[in-house]
Amino acid sequence: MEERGSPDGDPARNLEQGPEGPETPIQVVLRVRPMSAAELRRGEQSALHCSGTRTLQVSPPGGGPDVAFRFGAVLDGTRTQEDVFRASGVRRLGELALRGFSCTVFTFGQTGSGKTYTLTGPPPQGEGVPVPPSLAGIMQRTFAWLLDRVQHLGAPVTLHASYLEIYNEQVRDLLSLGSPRPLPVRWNKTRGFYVEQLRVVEFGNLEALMELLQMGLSRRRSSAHTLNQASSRSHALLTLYISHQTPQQMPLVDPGEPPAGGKLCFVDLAGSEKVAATGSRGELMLEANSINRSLLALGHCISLLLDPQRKQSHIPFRDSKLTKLLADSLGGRGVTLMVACVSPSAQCLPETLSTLRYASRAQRVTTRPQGPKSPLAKPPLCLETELLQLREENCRLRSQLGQMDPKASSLAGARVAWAQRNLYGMLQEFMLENERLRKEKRQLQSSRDLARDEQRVLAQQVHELERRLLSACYLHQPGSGPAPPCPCVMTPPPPCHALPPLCSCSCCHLCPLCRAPLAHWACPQRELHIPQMFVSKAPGDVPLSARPPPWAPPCSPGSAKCSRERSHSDWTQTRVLAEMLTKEEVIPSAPPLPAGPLNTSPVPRGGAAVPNLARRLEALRDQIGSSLRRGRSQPPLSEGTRSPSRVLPPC
Ligand SMILES: Nc1ncnc2c1ncn2[C@@H]1O[C@H](COP(=O)(O)OP(=O)(O)OP(=O)(O)O)[C@@H](O)[C@H]1O
Repeated sequence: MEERGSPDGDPARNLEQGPEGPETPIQVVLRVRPMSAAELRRGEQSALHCSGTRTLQVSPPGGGPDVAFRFGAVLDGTRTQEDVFRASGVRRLGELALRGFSCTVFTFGQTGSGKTYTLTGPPPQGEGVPVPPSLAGIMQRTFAWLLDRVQHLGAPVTLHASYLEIYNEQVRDLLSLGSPRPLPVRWNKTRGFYVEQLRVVEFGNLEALMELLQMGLSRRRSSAHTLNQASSRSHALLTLYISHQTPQQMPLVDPGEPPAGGKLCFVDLAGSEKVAATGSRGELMLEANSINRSLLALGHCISLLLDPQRKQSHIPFRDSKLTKLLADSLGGRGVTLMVACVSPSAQCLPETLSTLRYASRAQRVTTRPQGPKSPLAKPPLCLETELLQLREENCRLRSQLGQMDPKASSLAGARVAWAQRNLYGMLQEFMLENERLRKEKRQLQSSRDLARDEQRVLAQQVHELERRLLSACYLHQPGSGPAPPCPCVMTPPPPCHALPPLCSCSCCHLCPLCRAPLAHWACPQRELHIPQMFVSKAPGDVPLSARPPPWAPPCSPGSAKCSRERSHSDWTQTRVLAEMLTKEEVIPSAPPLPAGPLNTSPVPRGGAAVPNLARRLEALRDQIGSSLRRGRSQPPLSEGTRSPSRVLPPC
């Protein structure tokens, strides 16, 4: 059994792809009408058998292998109009049209196969005899569904309709106010092919739309021939335009131009026919030829659309009015559903096979559905959902606002008060902290001053001890005679402040010129009198004489005012100290040093100089004690013993 391919699944499953989604194949549904009374009378056999819901088997009457065709859905003669409406997936197309897509449903098949019946139901049986609702076709059912859907959207939707036929290759307006006259088919970039001056009628309810449909059906050309007593002689296109704008919001358009939005177009093609079979003559034959030509052009376009390379180039949509008006549905941005109709009779098998092949090709044609571009033409379902959400949120916020308003205001007041309190608190904190810092600064300053005083006293002690040490060393040097005369007595007085201060002569304590008290470090010869052991131990290996007194202001870098070049005012600052040095005993007045080894880190409060001086003082005391002891016993000094006498030059 041969099987021709077709896409699987629901015919509308790929339709909802969103704006500019992937390529979507044309969906094809096959309907097999029941045997007509005439066919049954003639005793014709059925050549078609439905196998499942999607496969049709064709059994040639003369024998031979069965041929199977697979479509999105296959509906046999037992299926009702409602079954066809539901199974075709046309409601999905309606949804897409509501969301702004351009959708097309068209029927295709040989004459008398049931195309018009499928779309619009049977013709009225007489003047004023209504068609039973159960026989209503896809169009009426879709209209009813759509109007109901629009009513429940809760958003303004404006509906328009146009209805035209292509008869003998002329476009005629079936809703025109006067007698139908031929209308030109134009093309522009935005609209593609369109019918100029086509009447587009707004309708507000189902009844109005049904009236438009009946009006068009009644004006559509039909004739009787052998195969169909009410054969349509034209292709008919009824288009619904769905806009989510009120008429006031709609931008002005050219007369006849439909409003922007979704589209749902129903195309009832005239049936192909073999003139020989229908026995058409005259006008009927002309009509048949025109119908066949346009269907041939349609089939040619579909065949070319199947070729991906040709699809990119030229498709001869201009070959007929029908292909022009279906161009967008077949190869463009539309969503398309094809309902292929066939007769089950074996007598119609050649045309049936032609239709089946035609439909098989069509379902391999793809389009690229494109959603609305304008934000105004937003899909209604999104709008509906969004509107509902916004309303709910609005209600919720309103109720919350109503409940929370007094609380919110009191909360805001509390926050402001808290913030203010907090600011004041922060200010108070800062003020208190500043006060604390000021107090601490004062304490630190007084501590610093105290440390400086201690430094000063310690330095005095050191120098006094150095002096006493030097004297003791000199006096108790073994074999030393009487003390040498004071240089200041022996030599003429050098310029002011040049006298050595370390001799026992009282004049050494006063400047012989200005009579200002002198300190021993004022003597430029001092290095000659001080044991080098002390000098060399000075911090930084700087000669003691070269170092300024600890309380002296630091010598600024680059300044020429070094310790040897001090001005008179510098020396006068030492008056108090010089006086102190004249006393016999200097009692340390510094507070006790921190416990621990002498080489421990100095405490930060007094600076680094205080412990250094204390260490030096301690060392000096030791030196003085040992020197005095040696002087009393006068033992000979052993080699290598560090003695001031070894390094102290004679005065
Ligand atoms: N499914 C069906 N059930 C019952 N009767 C049907 C069915 N389909 C078609 N018919 C009847 O078959 C006849 C032909 O149908 P219809 O006019 O719809 O064919 P058609 O394809 O439109 O033909 P044409 O192309 O010539 O217009 C009509 O009398 C119609 O009532």
